[in-house]
Amino acid sequence: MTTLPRPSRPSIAPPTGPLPSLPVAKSRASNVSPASKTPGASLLPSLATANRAVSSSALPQRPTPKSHSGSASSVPTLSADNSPAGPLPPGKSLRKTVSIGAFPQPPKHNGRNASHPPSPLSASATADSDTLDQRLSSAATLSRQGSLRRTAPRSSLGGRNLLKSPLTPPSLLNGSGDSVSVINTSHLSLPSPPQSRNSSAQGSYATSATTIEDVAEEDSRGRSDSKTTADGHSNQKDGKGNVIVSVRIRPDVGAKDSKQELEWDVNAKRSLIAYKGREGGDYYYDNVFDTQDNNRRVYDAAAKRLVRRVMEGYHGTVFAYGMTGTGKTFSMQGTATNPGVIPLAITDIFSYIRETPQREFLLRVSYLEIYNEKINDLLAGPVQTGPNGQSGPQEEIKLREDSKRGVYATPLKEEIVQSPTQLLRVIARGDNARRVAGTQFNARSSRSHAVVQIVVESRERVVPGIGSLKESKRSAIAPGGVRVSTLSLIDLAGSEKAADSKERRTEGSHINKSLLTLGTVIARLSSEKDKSGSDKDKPSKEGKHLPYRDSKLTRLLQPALSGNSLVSILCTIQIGASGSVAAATSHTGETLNTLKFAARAKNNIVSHAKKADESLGAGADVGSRALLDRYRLEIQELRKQLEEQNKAKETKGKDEEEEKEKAQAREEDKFRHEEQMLEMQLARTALKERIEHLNRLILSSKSLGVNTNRSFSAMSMQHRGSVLSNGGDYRVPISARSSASHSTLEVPGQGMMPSVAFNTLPLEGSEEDDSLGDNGDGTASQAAQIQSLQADLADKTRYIGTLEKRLLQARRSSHSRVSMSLSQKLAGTSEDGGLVATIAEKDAEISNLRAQLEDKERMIAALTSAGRKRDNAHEVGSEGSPGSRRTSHRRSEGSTGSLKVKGSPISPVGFLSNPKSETQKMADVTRMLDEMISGRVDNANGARRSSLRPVSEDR
Ligand SMILES: Nc1ncnc2c1ncn2[C@@H]1O[C@H](COP(=O)(O)OP(=O)(O)OP(=O)(O)O)[C@@H](O)[C@H]1O
Repeated sequence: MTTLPRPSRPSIAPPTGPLPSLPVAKSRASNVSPASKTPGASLLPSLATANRAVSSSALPQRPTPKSHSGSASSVPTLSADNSPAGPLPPGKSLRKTVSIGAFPQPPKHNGRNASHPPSPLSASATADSDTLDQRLSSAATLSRQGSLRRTAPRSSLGGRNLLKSPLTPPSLLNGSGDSVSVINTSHLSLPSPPQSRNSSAQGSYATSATTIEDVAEEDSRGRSDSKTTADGHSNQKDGKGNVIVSVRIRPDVGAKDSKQELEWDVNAKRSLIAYKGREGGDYYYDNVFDTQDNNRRVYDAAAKRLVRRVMEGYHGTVFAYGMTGTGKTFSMQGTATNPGVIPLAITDIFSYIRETPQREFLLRVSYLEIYNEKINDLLAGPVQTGPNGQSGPQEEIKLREDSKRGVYATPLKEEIVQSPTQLLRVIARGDNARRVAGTQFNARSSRSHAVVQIVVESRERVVPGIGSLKESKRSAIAPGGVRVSTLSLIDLAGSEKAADSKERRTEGSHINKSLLTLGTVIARLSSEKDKSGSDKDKPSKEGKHLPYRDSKLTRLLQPALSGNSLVSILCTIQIGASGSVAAATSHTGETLNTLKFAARAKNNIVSHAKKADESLGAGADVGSRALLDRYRLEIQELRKQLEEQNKAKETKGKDEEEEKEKAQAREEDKFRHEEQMLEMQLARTALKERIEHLNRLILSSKSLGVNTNRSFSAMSMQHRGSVLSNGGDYRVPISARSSASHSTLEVPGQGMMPSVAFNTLPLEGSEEDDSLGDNGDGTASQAAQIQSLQADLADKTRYIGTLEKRLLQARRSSHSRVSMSLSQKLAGTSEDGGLVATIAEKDAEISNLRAQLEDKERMIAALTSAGRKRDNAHEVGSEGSPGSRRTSHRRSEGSTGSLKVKGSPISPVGFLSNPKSETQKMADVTRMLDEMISGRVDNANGARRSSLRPVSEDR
């Protein structure tokens, strides 16, 4: 067994386009005009080429007649009275066929698939527009009132009555069922030609989908032979409506006016095919489509309702059966301009989903072929086995049987699809993988049986967002469960008599064998009925007496043939055959076989199809059946995870926000802390300086000898030197250490202090200064010493005041910013506790110093007072002494000379030298000191102090 080459089939438009083309029927040589065909251009023998039928598009067309229906006047029409079937019989009206594409595109449905890219199929799918609805509503109303009856059929199969079977179930495919949505889509059938209203021998198959044109056509044709009741529904007393058998006749230009053509009589309106030759007879079916019927017409009449039923929960099987080259693939796949049953079914499936918002759906699709009795997965693609990526054989696909699911192939790739475009692409992919080859009768003959299976899962929609997640999760499973139904669309390989090559013969033998088995099974279905008496309408469940297992095809079709599925069989034939008489005879024989097969199928197959249960695990393939549930649960789980993630994100965001705020607060705290530290540092510095200064002051006070009895001269000299060294810069003349402190804590305006101090100083001693002046030995006069001391005092007082102010400021600032707790904390810590203690200590020291300063001031006052008294005494003495000037001079000299005295050159005794005796002088000084010590300060002292205070206070 060799693998067939896979010629490139006319492929479907690339998936990237917004308008994917419909699956294109196999491109055949016959699609071009016969004139263009040359034997060399094809692998086919010339005879085959000559025998090829041309497509409908290649058929000569006669001028378009005027439409009968006013409502359809704007619709393009195509006449067909040049049908190969010959001239129109009396009463047969002109048939109009309407291209769906000729209608204005209605607005898109607002349903779930509104976002899907437009599809060529959407013309029909979206034909439910208002415009179309309005245009058709009146006609639809009329159609429901119309009476479409047909004459009682005649049996042509050996007297077997094909019509009645009282025990057969009521039809689900002829409008007697509980369909709710088909009526709603009646407008979709606008293009249906008159023959679309059809009736079979077993009962009419008049749907609302066909009624619009039915009325018009009925009027024009004057048909009244339908068994359809006045309410528009067919009489169901024969109960065969679950199985629809239709016959489609392929146009064949070459056979026009041939003898074979004349032997046949096709009456589409009566769904009758009559053969007048040998073994002749009349064959009635549910539908007979003549050569002018397009695929839309075929779909509407033969498959539309079944597809809708599948969406409601029934299993449905549509298959095309017929001799090779008669139009099975053409009918199932169609072309871009004439889409077949498969694309139209896909459109309808999604239309139904749009129209059923109360349910949610999940669609899975698989595509297999049975080639030489082997099952291939057409969606699996080549299997890579070798290290270099060589493709190897697929895993063997076997048929398994399950009590509830029936017979199924496994393992088989299933693809979940969400849009018509996606579904069409998947099927197109399978088409491309299917085996085709040129045969005597078909340049691109299907060499395998191809089975598209669309599994429809549906369940009641759960409204999300109501109740808690847990509740909704529970409710997603609880009510009703998932309903699973399957639509099988099967394009069988064509039966053939002979083949040129061994390969074709091998294929042909397998094809023929499986088709033969199919015929046998169907024939035995009838035998079963006959044998089982009262149970005769019940097909064998075990398959014991039926050779289902003789071929994979029959095994796969077993559930449908045994009654679990709604069935629609489309048999294709070609009447007449140009060529040799033998070929024509052979052809006629094949056609008759097909017609007999169709008649048996219609008569024998009984469907007890029931709506699938809405329950979880209703089938063995629990995993698959629960797919919708599993997805819903997964979605809920993902939603939950998303919510949790969102919550976590929110929490994290909050945390981050808080952290940010905290960081900001920390930053502020840090800044505040730094500020506080700075202030503390400032306070500390001020404190240190104050301490240092106080230390200096203490030292200075000590140097005054008030407390320590040290001589004034040292202090005097120090200050004098300082003043002099400043050279007119009246900054506080203190030690380098103090100066350093001053550089830090310079007091504004202090430069004026000395001058103020000097200005405020009493000038009484100026003359004395002159007289006493510097002695040339560095010893200052008493007045100069007093002045120096006053300046020093003022300077220090000012400095202390400044320090105090600064300290106070620093304290206030510190107190205002640092909380009590911080203060406590500071007090609690050893370091800061020490600081506070130091401050307290220094405060005490300041008080001490104040007291000392006061003492100092008192001392100065005492000295001043003593000086005055001395001056007075001197003045009294000099008035009676003519050598006072001289004395003064001498005194000066003496003073100078006193510096040479060892022991105490800076003793106040030196300052108080006067013409008195040394003993008297000493007595005066002693008295003055006593007064000073005892605190007996005279009034002048108070005046002096008052003269000093403003200076110091002003600073
Ligand atoms: N009703 C029709 N109108 C116009 N052309 C048709 C019709 N039916 C079939 N054809 C043309 O006839 C040729 C053969 O049709 P198709 O391939 O569908 O036959 P088939 O039954 O599938 O054959 P096989 O069994 O060998 O695969 C195609 O070129 C197709 O376009």
